[in-house]
Amino acid sequence: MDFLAVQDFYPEDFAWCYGCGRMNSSGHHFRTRWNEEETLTEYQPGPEHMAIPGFVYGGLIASLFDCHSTGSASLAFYRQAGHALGDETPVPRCVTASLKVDYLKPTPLGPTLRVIGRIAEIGRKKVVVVSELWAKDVLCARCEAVLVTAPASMLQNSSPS
Ligand SMILES: CCCCCCCCCC(=O)SCCNC(=O)CCNC(=O)[C@H](O)C(C)(C)COP(=O)(O)OP(=O)(O)OC[C@H]1O[C@@H](n2cnc3c(N)ncnc32)[C@H](O)[C@@H]1OP(=O)(O)O
Repeated sequence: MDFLAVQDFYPEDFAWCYGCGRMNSSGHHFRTRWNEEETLTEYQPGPEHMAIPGFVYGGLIASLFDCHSTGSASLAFYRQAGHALGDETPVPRCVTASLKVDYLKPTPLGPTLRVIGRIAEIGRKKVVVVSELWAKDVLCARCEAVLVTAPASMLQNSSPS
């Protein structure tokens, strides 16, 4: 791997997410990292991610924002606690409470998509992440997401087997 992503450090039992779980062979394997004070997820859609010929399916864009935002929240909690990826301390696990996506321009199918996030708010168990999705130099979508520390009920029976 050319960089460390937060999803590389989710415990194996929690790495099955369809969007970002490295254990899920059918999933997208989105990977999120710090880029100085912003977070970054890059993804290359394939032809199967089409909406209308030439354009990316909006559900994929929402999925990308979803996992980018949970990953960003985990990164934010971890950095706030004084940790960096690679430390032995497990990364915090967050789930999506709210995801609001604005589709601003048709997203061309072809370029690598770049999602750039800003930690707008960080509390005891809640993070608000505001993100933009860019295709080359076109701002195609924007998202505001509320992420909350994963509840105990979601941390039981976490392995698919
Ligand atoms: C373990 C996972 C690791 C892998 C990561 C991959 C994740 C990929 C992304 C996903 O798809 S996650 C799956 C979709 N999400 C869910 O299934 C979550 C279902 N909802 C819940 O379990 C609970 O509603 C939730 C944990 C989100 C909140 O319940 P809590 O009882 O912990 O919330 P609480 O009432 O204590 O509120 C905490 C804060 O969040 C805020 N909040 C809660 N729900 C909200 C909401 N819906 N919208 C906006 N804000 C919300 C709430 O206002 C409050 O803000 P403040 O701290 O500022 O007071």
